[in-house]
Amino acid sequence: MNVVEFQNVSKYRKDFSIENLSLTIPKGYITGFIGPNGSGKTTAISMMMDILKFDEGDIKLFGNSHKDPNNKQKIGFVYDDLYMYEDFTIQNMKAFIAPLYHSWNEARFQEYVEKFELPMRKKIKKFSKGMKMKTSLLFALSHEPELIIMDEPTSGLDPVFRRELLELLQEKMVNDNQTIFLSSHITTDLDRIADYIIFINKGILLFQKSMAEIQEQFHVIKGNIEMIDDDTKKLFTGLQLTDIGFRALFEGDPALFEPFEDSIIIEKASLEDIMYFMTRKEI
Ligand SMILES: Nc1ncnc2c1ncn2[C@@H]1O[C@H](COP(=O)(O)OP(=O)(O)OP(=O)(O)O)[C@@H](O)[C@H]1O
Repeated sequence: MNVVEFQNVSKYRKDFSIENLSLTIPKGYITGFIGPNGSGKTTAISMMMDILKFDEGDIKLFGNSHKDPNNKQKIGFVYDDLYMYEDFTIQNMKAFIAPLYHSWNEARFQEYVEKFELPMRKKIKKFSKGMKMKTSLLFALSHEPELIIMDEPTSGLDPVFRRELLELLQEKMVNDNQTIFLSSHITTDLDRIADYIIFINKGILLFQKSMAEIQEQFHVIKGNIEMIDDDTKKLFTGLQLTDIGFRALFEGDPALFEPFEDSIIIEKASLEDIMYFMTRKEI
């Protein structure tokens, strides 16, 4: 079952468009959303959250219109920009936010305040970026949402809390069948926890695949530069030449390269490799 479905969604702006975007977020999994700066991730999330209008297509949340007012109850949205609440403390924010949610879980709220070591009575404007992210996460988790949407959640966090957060998310997925959608530039985080990846570039979907498919289908091939000619170039999705050799992304069955196995190295591609080769300019 899908919690979110985009069907041919287009949004036209003067100098940037999302075109014919179709994607799904499956229930009970962690889906990572990747793409270079300015590729349209935040725009897509804003359309999903009904903060931004689109021109064509359709978005469904929980099988209903994305405009259904009940959706807000079921979504925990995590972002580091708590500018609306700068003069508030966590205590004030709770008084304001908790009554908005039918499923507010006070015990869980207290548990996360302690776990994240957040001060209840300090003004949000005096928080560090990481503390703001933790605060956003605290409120999102405390109303027990069906879907957690996170825009760049790990970017401002120190490595220790980043890893703890990833573990927490994975735990919630495994134990509570939680659906999590997160955009991130830290692709190693997604290599570690994502079940599915949605990859966009310049407002267009490049692919939506499971991590198992990605690991099976994408490889980095390294070898001597003499192997590269007009015919071999066509085999690769992306190619990087240096003075002594080449690195290339290959999509398909790597058995094709078995005859050359003495002169090349074949490695599984990381998400960073895939992003690098699929979005860099042609050489
Ligand atoms: N309010 C706006 N009005 C006009 N253009 C905008 C607006 N917000 C964003 N854009 C443009 O839309 C494009 C996509 O931006 P978006 O923030 O969705 O990308 P992103 O993939 O989230 O990028 P990043 O990884 O850098 O956060 C960019 O070219 C940006 O300049």
